[in-house]
Amino acid sequence: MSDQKLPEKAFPVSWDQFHRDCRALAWRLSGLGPFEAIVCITRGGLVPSAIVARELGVRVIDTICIVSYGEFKQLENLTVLKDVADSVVNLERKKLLVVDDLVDTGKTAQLVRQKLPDAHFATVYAKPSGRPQVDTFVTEVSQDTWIYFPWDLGYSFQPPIRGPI
Ligand SMILES: O=P(O)(O)OC[C@H]1O[C@H](OP(=O)(O)OP(=O)(O)O)[C@H](O)[C@@H]1O
Ligand SMILES: Nc1nc2[nH]cnc2c(=O)[nH]1
Ligand SMILES: [Mg+2]
Repeated sequence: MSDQKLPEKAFPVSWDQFHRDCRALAWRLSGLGPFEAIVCITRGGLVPSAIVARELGVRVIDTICIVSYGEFKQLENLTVLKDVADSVVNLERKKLLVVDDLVDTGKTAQLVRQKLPDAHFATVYAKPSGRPQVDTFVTEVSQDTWIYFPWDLGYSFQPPIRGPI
């Protein structure tokens, strides 16, 4: 998404669908490992990392804590609140897996790639601008779409498509 435009379309994802999509990601990654450790990009990467780690039997999980968005808009500068541990950076040659929920512009992924150039980068969803930054993903979503994750959603009344009841 660009800084100026608000997303036009919505792609809401349920817990069931997200679990299925994360499992699909794990299936795709299962032939590419074994991976020694996962680096999870918080916070969006936390749930997919947990599911992928369970499926692939990875026990070493570190985080890189990055803030890049506020209220649907990318912030001027990405802020790294916590970096990858040196012990994990030193595993780099032994196949590191970086996991996030999505790539949008690709700026977050680019920053992590600079730190871990040899790691395999995986996301559940990818928008076209960020896609070149990702090695493995499950579903492509158009650039003008905002993805709503299950932890962002709740049940509410939906008016009928053709107008008021
Ligand atoms: O490809 P980009 O345009 O850089 O955007 C992708 C990043 O944006 C979101 O994180 P966000 O900073 O919103 O924080 P969160 O993970 O804590 O929700 C998402 O989880 C990715 O990490
Ligand atoms: N939840 C959510 N966060 C994002 N960060 C960048 N793009 C998106 C998106 O489409 N959905
Ligand atoms: Mg994130």
